[in-house]
Amino acid sequence: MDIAVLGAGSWGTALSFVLADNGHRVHLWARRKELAAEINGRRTNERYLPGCTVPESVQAYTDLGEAVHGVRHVVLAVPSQTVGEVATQLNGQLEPDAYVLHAVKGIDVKTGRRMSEVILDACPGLEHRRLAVLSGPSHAEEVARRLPTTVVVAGFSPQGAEVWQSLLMNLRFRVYTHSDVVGVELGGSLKNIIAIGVGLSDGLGFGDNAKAALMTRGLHEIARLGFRLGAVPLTFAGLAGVGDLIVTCTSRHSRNRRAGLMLAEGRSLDEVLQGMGMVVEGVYTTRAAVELSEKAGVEMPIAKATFAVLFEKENPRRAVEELMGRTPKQEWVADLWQGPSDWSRGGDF
Ligand SMILES: NC(=O)C1=CN([C@@H]2O[C@H](COP(=O)(O)OP(=O)(O)OC[C@H]3O[C@@H](n4cnc5c(N)ncnc54)[C@H](O)[C@@H]3O)[C@@H](O)[C@H]2O)C=CC1
Ligand SMILES: O=C(CO)COP(=O)(O)O
Repeated sequence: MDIAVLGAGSWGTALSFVLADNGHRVHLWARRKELAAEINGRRTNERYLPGCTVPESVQAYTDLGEAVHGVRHVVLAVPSQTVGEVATQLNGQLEPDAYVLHAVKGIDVKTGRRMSEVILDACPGLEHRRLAVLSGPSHAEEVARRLPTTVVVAGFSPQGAEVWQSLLMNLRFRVYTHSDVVGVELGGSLKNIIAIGVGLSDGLGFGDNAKAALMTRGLHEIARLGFRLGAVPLTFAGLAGVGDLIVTCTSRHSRNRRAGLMLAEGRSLDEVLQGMGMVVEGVYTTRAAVELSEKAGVEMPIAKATFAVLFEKENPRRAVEELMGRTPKQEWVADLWQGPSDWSRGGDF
């Protein structure tokens, strides 16, 4: 089968390896001519996946229309803030019966929309049931080395998810389907904020107790905002929630965690972003999440502290003191002293 992958960065390239291993011909769209030439000529992508060989059945294109022409399965793997622009280019070029999978972990900063909302708005001809999202603990560097990885694909219809399960799944890449598009999109996006916080904490030498606290309380605030925005809370106990949170907060491959480490060394945000040379989604998502949480009336203390460090020159040590000095709380909404719990209370805890 011919499958188009839009985005020849780390993730688009690694996903094209999975598809190629499964016997598909991949049309990998790269924005830059030099990168397409490197992929087609030397069969490498040194900037994004150094040391890897691109399979022969992956062909790079620079013209998006050519990449998707006659193709019924399209994967979108570009940074979140460029999805609107790429989906707008895709609109009109997409085959009418095409299935689209996005593998993007972010929220549109200008509008607060999730990526499926951005894509559906830009491509009015694309039916909901033909769109799905892939997420879960999956660093490109490890997928490219064919190390065992599990992900979820959430669709608006069973077929919208199952079609991708059968195209992507192999003995190194296990795909579970899911029906909670909102939860899977939010889990994959919001964990990046916590990973920046963990990087800061590790960089300041705060230790393993602090890391566990950030991850656990971070998951708590992700689930509370997610629930308020329509997600199923248990989704956050799965691969797209705690699974991805664990890998992003602990892996040396995580760019979000590394960004936190670099900030803790006293580097400016601009320096960090330039030095990384790859997208650090959590920086944009922190801004989007703080705005969404304020609108929704959901308290997100870790996201707010991360926001203050990223954008308001807050000293990270002071941010931690503020988190530790918050008024005393109960851990969970379920207040067995008061009777049955009410998740929808949101509020402050
Ligand atoms: N790298 C990873 O391990 C994983 C990444 N993701 C997600 O995949 C998405 C893409 O990330 P990566 O591939 O890692 O980023 P990357 O920084 O490695 O590559 C981004 C690619 O997008 C291209 N690009 C930048 N601006 C563009 C524009 N305006 N139009 C078209 N292309 C543009 C760049 O040239 C580059 O090829 C992100 O949302 C990320 O969170 C998800 C799972 C794993
Ligand atoms: O989402 C990821 C792994 O699942 C990638 O995380 P980073 O963007 O922090 O590298």
